[in-house]
Amino acid sequence: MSVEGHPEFEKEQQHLEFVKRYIQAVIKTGNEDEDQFKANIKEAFVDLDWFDSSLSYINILTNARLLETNQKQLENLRQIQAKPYFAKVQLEREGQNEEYYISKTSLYQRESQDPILIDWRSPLANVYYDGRIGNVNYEVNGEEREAYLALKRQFMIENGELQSIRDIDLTTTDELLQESLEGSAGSRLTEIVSTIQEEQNRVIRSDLNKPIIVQGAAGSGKTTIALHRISYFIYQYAENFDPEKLMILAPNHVFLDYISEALPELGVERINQTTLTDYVQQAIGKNLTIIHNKDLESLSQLNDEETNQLKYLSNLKGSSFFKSIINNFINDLIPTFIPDEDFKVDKFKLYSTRRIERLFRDDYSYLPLYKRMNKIKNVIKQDFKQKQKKMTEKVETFYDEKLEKAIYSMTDETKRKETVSKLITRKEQRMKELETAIKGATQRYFKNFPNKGLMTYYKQLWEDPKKLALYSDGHLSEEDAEALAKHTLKQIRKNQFETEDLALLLILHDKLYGVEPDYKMNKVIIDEAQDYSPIQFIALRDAMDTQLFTIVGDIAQGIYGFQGIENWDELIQDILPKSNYHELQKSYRNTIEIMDVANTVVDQLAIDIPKVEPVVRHGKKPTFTTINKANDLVNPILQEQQANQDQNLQSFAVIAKTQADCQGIYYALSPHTKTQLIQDPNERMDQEAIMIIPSYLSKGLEFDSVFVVSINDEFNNHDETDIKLLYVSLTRPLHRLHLFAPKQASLMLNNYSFN
Ligand SMILES: Nc1ncnc2c1ncn2[C@@H]1O[C@H](COP(=O)(O)OP(=O)(O)OP(=O)(O)O)[C@@H](O)[C@H]1O
Repeated sequence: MSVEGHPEFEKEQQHLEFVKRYIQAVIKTGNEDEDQFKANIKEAFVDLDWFDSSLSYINILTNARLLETNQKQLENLRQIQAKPYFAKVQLEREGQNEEYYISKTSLYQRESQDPILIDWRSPLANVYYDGRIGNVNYEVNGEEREAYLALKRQFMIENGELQSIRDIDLTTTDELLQESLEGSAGSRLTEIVSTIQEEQNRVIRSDLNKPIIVQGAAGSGKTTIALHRISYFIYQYAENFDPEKLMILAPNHVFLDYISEALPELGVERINQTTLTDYVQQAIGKNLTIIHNKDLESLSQLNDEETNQLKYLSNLKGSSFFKSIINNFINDLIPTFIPDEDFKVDKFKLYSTRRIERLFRDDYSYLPLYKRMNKIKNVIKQDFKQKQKKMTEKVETFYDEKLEKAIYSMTDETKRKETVSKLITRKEQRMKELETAIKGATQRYFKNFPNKGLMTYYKQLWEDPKKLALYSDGHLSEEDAEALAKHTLKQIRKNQFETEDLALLLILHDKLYGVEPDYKMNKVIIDEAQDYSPIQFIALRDAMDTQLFTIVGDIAQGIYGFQGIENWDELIQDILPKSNYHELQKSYRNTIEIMDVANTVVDQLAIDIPKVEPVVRHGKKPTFTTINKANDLVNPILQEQQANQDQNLQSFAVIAKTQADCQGIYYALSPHTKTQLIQDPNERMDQEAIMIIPSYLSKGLEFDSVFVVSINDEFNNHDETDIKLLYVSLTRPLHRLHLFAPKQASLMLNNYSFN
């Protein structure tokens, strides 16, 4: 029921006034407290007695901590002042009625500690997202409770004023969701805490101690809920978790830019946000030249046979059996870490190679090769330090005993003198020899250990294709190994690397030198995960030393199919076997009309992908216009721009297949209006310009209005990549989709009726 005539509107209005006043009062006291904490700290500094200062230190620390907590709470309350809460639940339990108002933060009555607002991430708030009217279970302080959920109510509050109330029961649709989806996209992702849907809530709250894999249709909220899951995680583990140990991996910087705004809104700050390419380069401590020889631009320069060969090799190089290849390669390297000679100083044998080998293969086998070697070097150094004194003593004693014997047992004085003098000279000589032998002994011996860089080993891995095939335990034929090795070595010699090399370099680095703790994460979120190869998942899992991955993606949008994964099976069964798997089928982004066009295209894929169900939201029917050149687009674009402005729609993008196609459109359009050609995935989006963006870079983004353009029939190869690219492009708009091409068939919509 909405606001008109709602019997409880006035009551709710009064409650809102009460909450607003309470928040104001808390902010006022909080400000005073803040001044007090600051004054206390200042005072404690004055009292700081440099000799016995423990009390003042404790004072400073306590007040600093109180200040921080207080500031955080004040910040949260200031943020919600205009919209203190968005929903309430009413529970009947043991004859009592309990009401809870759900907000983005929590607030308790100072004296009674009764909740005034409960945080959306609290266990109790789960009832709102998950529970239907009727009996529900929920948790309070770890204790399971049962109650009757009598009411779920949504509030629209604008600038602190109650606009409307909706009670949700089994029959009403979620009007708040409808309204929220009708809004404009802006150019950034936002939080959706008031309209999280049941299937999404299950993903957000799925066991935090297990990996999770989410297959979700375009627009099903994968990115959004991955961010909400981080927020939920941070709320649950606020006390014991360092956000810097959390990492989001996104496909490029355009995408990172796009999600960055939602993070502070969700109370998520200071977490690492990067791309796989950047992460690997940092973790291995190398700046690499990465070539994108399999992006559309580059593939279009090749003939079919070359393209197929490149794709075939890329697929091989991304396979999980490369883990065994590297393991076997590493095992073969071990003998190079065992010196040929024992560690001898002067005439003393201090460390045998056998002992070193035992340390290497057994005692320190848990460490990367170079860490093992350094550990052994340290053991030898320490041991040697202790033995030096003994060695000197031994030589000294030996000569002293001889001298003593000569002095006391030789009767002939001349002979005695001669012998004693000889012995003294000999002793001095030996002592000097020993001293020289000791000096730099370890350094000399350590020269027997290897000292090579990652790239030398990486090259070595590819230099013997026969061994490569052998290392693969039957997964790689000699012929394929040969082709792969030839291809890779050619790049390495030019000092160039493909994205496929990244995972292998990371694994190799980890096994040789170990990934430094700064680059190990506790929790990792991967978006657009369909474009990762199995070996990339393995490399990240092992390098970061965690299984706690949140992996979201859509196989139907896997535009690098030959390099990414074809389905989630291997990931679920072998790579992260403890994971929970979820599917999201509903699309919240597109209208029914837009989804209908996109589904017509995705249906042409040979693989079986369930149809995307749009949330019931109608909009304008997409249009199709015949064009033959980029200039034909100018007028329609300018008209659309005006229409968007009139209707307060903010973001507008023109999507064509490749960069070259986009360039043509850009040249035609830029004299007439502000446009931005996105060429580089790391470019920042200008929020006021019309985006002209190649299809593969539009992945993950959304715009209010989209033109999908084909000028030269580019999408019309009907192969898997084209279908997916077109599907990605068609699913970007929230409200409006307009298609432009020489003919409908150019966009694989031969029989689609646009009337
Ligand atoms: N429960 C919800 N309430 C309101 N808006 C929602 C909800 N779920 C998703 N949305 C909106 O739907 C749009 C699509 O969400 P998002 O970009 O997270 O989807 P996605 O699955 O990552 O899409 P893609 O696969 O195309 O990248 C966003 O505008 C998001 O705010």
